[in-house]
Amino acid sequence: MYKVLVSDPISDMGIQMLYDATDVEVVKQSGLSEDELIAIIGDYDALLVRSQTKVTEKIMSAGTRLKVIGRAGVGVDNIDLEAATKRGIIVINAPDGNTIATCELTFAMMMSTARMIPQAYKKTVGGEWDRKFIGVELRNKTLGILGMGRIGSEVAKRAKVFGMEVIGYDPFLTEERAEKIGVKLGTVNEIVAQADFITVHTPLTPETRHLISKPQFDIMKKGMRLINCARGGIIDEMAMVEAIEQGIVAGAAFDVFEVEPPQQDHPFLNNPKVIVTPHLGASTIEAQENVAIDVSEEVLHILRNEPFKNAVNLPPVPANVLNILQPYFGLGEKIGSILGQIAQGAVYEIVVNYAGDLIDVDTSPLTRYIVKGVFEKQLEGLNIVNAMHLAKSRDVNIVVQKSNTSNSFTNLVTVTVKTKQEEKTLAGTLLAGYGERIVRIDQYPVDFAAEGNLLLISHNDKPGIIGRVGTLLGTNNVNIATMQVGRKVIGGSAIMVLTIDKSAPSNVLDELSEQAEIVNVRALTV
Ligand SMILES: NC(=O)C1=CN([C@@H]2O[C@H](COP(=O)(O)OP(=O)(O)OC[C@H]3O[C@@H](n4cnc5c(N)ncnc54)[C@H](O)[C@@H]3O)[C@@H](O)[C@H]2O)C=CC1
Ligand SMILES: O=C(O)C(=O)COP(=O)(O)O
Repeated sequence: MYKVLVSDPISDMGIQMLYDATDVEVVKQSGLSEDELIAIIGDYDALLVRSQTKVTEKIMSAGTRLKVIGRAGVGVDNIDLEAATKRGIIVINAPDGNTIATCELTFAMMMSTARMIPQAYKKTVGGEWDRKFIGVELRNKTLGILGMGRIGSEVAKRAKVFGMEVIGYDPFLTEERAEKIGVKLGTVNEIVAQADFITVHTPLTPETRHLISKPQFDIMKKGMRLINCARGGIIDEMAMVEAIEQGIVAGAAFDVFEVEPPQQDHPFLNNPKVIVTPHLGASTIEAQENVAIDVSEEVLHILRNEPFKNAVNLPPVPANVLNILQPYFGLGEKIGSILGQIAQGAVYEIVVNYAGDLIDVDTSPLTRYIVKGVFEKQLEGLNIVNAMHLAKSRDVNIVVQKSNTSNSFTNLVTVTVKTKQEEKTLAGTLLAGYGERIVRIDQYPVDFAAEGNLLLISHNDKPGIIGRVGTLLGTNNVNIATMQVGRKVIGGSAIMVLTIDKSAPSNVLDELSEQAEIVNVRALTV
């Protein structure tokens, strides 16, 4: 039974599939302190959070069963990603579910600051009939958008409909895409100097921290308005207070703060030019359901060892590349696993060679599966998130090559594992109609599906050996399911690959090894 802890308020409707899963137990407990979480996290396989829970390294160290942290939302700045990666904890988020909610809040904030709706409301409900709130129109104004990802692009679309001129900056925004969504490209400073409204939609990173600070306020148009529904800290709060005092900023709307919740004496809270909300960007019924559904689906896949989409602490794989690579993940892992079990000594280098169909795509996701396979029987807690990290931290050199020759296979994955004692090589392919096949062990051509208990027997190609092996296993009640012999030349060295129904006891392996003409016997499970 997998145990899932939900430590922030997450839509019940959205996580219904977790409640429904017969192999999952869900516990909801919001508002826990770090120490309280540390005390209980050791019982859980998955942790679901929004932005309140700060998932620190200490919490992860105590979470000895933790496989996955699911963020029901976009920003993962409340999760120590490096610590998660080191421990092989997969971090996933739900990047698409709250785009519209946050975009619409941004628009509401832009209109509210243009028309001073919260200020007028406050006076009206306080008994005053003050009609001096003279606002500005959005039409014919210039909107500057910093960060043109999902939310920024949606804001741009709506701004166009309102008759605004939109200029945007995003290091990944191409001219073609900008043109398609009707946005002019500009640098941060060009945008800052021209815009009547500026809205930020980047993550908070070392590069975006104080993206708008004193030097930018100094070149702004007087009377401009500023919106932050992304992350506190992208706009320098103290520099903005000064810019308001200088009449540069006529109004600002903030949903997020450098420290949340802000202290009662935070200068924004009593400033009539600044309107604030308590981090409500994603707070719509629809968005909360969407993100909770997305994250629950992924958490279930991960707990059940099924393929999942992109994890935050793994490089993203474009869908077209994933379509090509995914069928090879199992094969790659098996090749790695066999090599990891048969190679004697500490592995210092893994050489992966891709040939055929695989040479045109970025194969690094597949390499991760191979590396994971090599070490999976040796390193506890290893998974595809930390496989490369653990290999590199043990000074294992990983060499990836691509070649045009695939020995007439449509695709071929060849892996060599090197230790101080020996080098072992395995090649595998996906054969239409047959699936995963191992087609070479060292220099010997073979053809078998790597599954279950295997025996690899190196021997000299002499009459009678196969019979002796069969008899020895039979008398010890070890049933042979399949058998393959690979050799280069008649009478030379050869390899026998047997699939057996149960693992062979060690005395049987010893007896096999002692047979004349048998060089060595290696037993493994895949
Ligand atoms: N207020 C709230 O409740 C919510 C806030 N957010 C926040 O909104 C932000 C944007 O979310 P999405 O649009 O979904 O993310 P996204 O990943 O689709 O877009 C972010 C964009 O920022 C760009 N970017 C990164 N560094 C930049 C830089 N130095 N200058 C300009 N652009 C840069 C990226 O290239 C990317 O296109 C995130 O920080 C997210 O956490 C998201 C949802 C709700
Ligand atoms: O998705 C995001 O990045 C958000 O900031 C939303 O945060 P929340 O889930 O509402 O605490």
